[in-house]
Amino acid sequence: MTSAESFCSTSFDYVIIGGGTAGLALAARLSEDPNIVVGVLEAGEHIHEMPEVSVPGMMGQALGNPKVDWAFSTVEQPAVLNRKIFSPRGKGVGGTSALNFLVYQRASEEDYNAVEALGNPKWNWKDTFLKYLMQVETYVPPTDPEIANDPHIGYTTDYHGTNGAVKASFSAWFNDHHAKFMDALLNMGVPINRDTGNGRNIGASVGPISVDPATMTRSHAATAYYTPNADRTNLILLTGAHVTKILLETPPGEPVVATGVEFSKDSQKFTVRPKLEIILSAGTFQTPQILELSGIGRTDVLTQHGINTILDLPVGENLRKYPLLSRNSVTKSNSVPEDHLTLPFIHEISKDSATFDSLRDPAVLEQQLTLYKTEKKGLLAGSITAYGYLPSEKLFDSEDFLDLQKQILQDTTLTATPSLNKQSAILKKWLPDPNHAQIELLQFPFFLSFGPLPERQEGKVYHSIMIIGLHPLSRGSVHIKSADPFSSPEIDPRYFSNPADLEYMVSGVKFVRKLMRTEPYASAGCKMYDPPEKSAGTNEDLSDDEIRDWCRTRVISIFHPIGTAAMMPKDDGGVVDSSLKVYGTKNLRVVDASIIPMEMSTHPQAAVYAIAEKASDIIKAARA
Ligand SMILES: Cc1cc2nc3c(=O)[nH]c(=O)nc-3n(C[C@H](O)[C@H](O)[C@H](O)COP(=O)(O)OP(=O)(O)OC[C@H]3O[C@@H](n4cnc5c(N)ncnc54)[C@H](O)[C@@H]3O)c2cc1C
Repeated sequence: MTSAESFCSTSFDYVIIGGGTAGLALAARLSEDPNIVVGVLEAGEHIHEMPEVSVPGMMGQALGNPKVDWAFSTVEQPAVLNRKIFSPRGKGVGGTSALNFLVYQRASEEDYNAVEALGNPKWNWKDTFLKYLMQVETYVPPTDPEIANDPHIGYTTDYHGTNGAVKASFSAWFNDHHAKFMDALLNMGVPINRDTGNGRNIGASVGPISVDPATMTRSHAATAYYTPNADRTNLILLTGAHVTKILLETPPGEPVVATGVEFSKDSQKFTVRPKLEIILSAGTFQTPQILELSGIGRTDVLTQHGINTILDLPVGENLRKYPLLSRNSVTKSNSVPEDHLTLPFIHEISKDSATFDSLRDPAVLEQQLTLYKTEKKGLLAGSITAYGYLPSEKLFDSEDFLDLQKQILQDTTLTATPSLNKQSAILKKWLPDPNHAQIELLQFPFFLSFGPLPERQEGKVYHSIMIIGLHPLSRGSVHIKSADPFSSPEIDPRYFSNPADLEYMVSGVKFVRKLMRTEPYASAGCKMYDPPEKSAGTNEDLSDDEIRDWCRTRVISIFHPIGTAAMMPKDDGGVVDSSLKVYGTKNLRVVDASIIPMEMSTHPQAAVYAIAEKASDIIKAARA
């Protein structure tokens, strides 16, 4: 830790903006060379002791807490009844890795290969992602015989790392409905996949979590990459430092040079000027904000806020938000912000089932705290355990699927720009693929208590099955809404603006209904709570139109926004090239989730770490 004055007088080689998931991984790797000096500017603070962050069973409880969450919200979303949707983002050392739900999974090989197919040589499963995903992790299989012998869990050493910074292990507590969920999926013809780490993310699986099994606490960017290296004299982190702008110079006929970073700490303005590069790792919402504040973005957006355009690039935006663009702008406006959607399907379950909600009872909490502290076991050492990754064939009957496929194939908005065209070619190939998941189910052993939900009734016990749309076709935008660097960005994901996204969610709801009627779930006495039965006590389902209405009322984000500074060829609307450098600049890169050009079929944190590890090799090679 240091003062702002001393930070600014340090002769840095690199300054990284954002001490989050990617930023700290990159900082740790770059500072391995003692001759290289790395500075990190983080707007939030270093929170050392916060059980809501470190204790697995308390995950989600820090959401909305301004100490660790920017707690953004979207603008009104027209296709979902004009609702504004909560969009949390981690604030502080560790960023969103300190706030997330700990799911530590990998997508399918094809998802990673799609990054290369979109114009990024070598960014594929074999050459990049598998290598760096292994490099990031220390994978620890369960040792507790009861868990280790669970027929649903397995792993292949060939695909997992043993020496990485992030610990990937297994929940120490499995809820009463875990096995029912897995076996009901199996009985519905969804095969068990004992390890999704091998590039096959389909079927029913038990996923690892980002938890250090030695302490049974969250393993995140701060604990994995920063704390172990905090004594390096060449790695300097300044917290409470809100970056307001990157200073750019424009030598005639040459690429733009990033010469400094302006930031505010304790209401005072400072500037730091590194020797080599500036790297933006402020995340999917704030990386585009800082680029735009610095004069990199769409001219019409910047002009609206009185900012001079230095580089006209499609930062944080999407064609369909601006239907009246000139032809010239249309060809540039292909960047692809998008997000995974989710619906919590809540059931009332038997009163004697233990769920995370049991911790609301002070007596249970005290007993579980003792168990956690003394044996690292029990509810507080537990997490989400069970997943189902479903392809279209499990979600639709063949006639309905053909209709939907036809609708998607004929949708000209999906081919309106070069990047959308390339993306939709890939997405259309995956639609009928029995080995490619379109919907993820995730069993949450508690009443998922954010979003517009009905009252949780005291004395009743619930579990939630999250239905997640993995390959949304809707595209949105993130822009500054003011030239004030302290105002929140305008987030407009345009959820359900493509009607096919709604149809996939409806298919997910209907699938979960069938799942609950399949053994062994069927005999567990679970009652539909939300969505409700058609009329109380009938066990009769809502009609498709009623489910559509319910989806519009309930849909929220599962918080995986990407693509606001997409890595793609410039002519396709990319913001960074495949070395993560911002087009037209000499020494400005982006390293975070915003560069991922298309949503992958899983939760993104492992991929974000892998991107940061690869970025450090790219940056080291550029110096050599
Ligand atoms: C509630 C929630 C649950 C999630 N659950 C999972 C999960 O279970 N599994 C999974 O794989 N993924 C999950 N994710 C997503 C995943 O955690 C993120 O995609 C990933 O951590 C993003 O990393 P990043 O490096 O892009 O950004 P971040 O980790 O958010 O880092 C950005 C950093 O930049 C800082 N910053 C921003 N603006 C400024 C500024 N102006 N000046 C200085 N610093 C700034 C921020 O404070 C932050 O520390 C979840 C996300 C959320 C919000």
